[in-house]
Amino acid sequence: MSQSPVRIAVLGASGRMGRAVIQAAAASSRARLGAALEREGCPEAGQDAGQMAGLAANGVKVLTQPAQAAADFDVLIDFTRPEATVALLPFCIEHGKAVVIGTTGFTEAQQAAVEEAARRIPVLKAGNFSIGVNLCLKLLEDAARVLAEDFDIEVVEAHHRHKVDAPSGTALMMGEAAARGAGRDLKDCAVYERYGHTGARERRTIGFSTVRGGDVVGDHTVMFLGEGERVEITHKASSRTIFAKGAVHAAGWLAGRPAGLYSMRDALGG
Ligand SMILES: NC(=O)C1=CN([C@@H]2O[C@H](COP(=O)(O)OP(=O)(O)OC[C@H]3O[C@@H](n4cnc5c(N)ncnc54)[C@H](O)[C@@H]3O)[C@@H](O)[C@H]2O)C=CC1
Ligand SMILES: O=C(O)C1=N[C@H](C(=O)O)C[C@H](O)C1
Repeated sequence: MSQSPVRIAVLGASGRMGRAVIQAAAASSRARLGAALEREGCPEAGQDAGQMAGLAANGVKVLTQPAQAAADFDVLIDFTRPEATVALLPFCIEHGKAVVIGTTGFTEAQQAAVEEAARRIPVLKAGNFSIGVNLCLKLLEDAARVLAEDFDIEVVEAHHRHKVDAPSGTALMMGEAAARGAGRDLKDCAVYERYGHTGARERRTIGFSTVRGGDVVGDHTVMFLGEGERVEITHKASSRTIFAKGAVHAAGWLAGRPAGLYSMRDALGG
């Protein structure tokens, strides 16, 4: 909507995704880094954000007090932890900031706080900003519509050893897409754990399996398992740049929109 580059702040600036967002903003003509925010006690506080992200100095200091940056950005991009996201929403409401949320692992209460904030400010929340994953979500809904009656649905994901939430936000979105296509509600049919004498698989469930280790950026496969055949839809990320570029695109799209809760599908044009 806005023609001049959108001014972004990144919350979680020194994290894996925060640094990738700083790099993506530097490479984009449609965005510019206005602020870099971190938690109190962060060792990178006070550093130049460009240098911290392995680029030339950009004059933006890593700050731990959002109020110090209130005049420097229009859209906040958040890659932190759900409690940090929720804690910053009142500030964003007070100062009329739009928010792009990439953080995953929200409880129902934390998700409700996001939805409440979206009544006052524009919020775009996505468990994955890559074009490939968002295409997979469409394919999954279609595949489930055709296959779900006769095929069992299982979601398998793998991530690096540092990831703290499971299943991944992407796996949950994929499960929701498959459930939608199958005409089910994921809340009623998800199976997140199996151990011991589980009994035979219940037909209409959607199962989730999690692998954690090494430096895996993010692999997701949804299996449709039938009698005599199996369909798999897989996405493998090999670089965080895809997420960061998507988040920066989402920020440009969100700037100037009315209050509401938006998805990456909205920002990608359906
Ligand atoms: N939606 C998407 O496309 C993607 C989402 N993610 C999600 O993004 C989140 C972050 O992932 P990573 O960057 O790998 O984690 P990370 O652990 O490398 O970085 C998190 C950063 O948040 C900071 N932080 C924590 N509490 C804070 C607070 N109260 N205020 C400000 N900063 C705070 C930490 O100091 C750290 O620098 C995770 O939830 C992950 O699942 C990750 C990749 C892509
Ligand atoms: O923590 C990560 O790294 C990732 N998190 C997101 C998720 O939970 O789905 C997206 C991506 O898979 C990487």
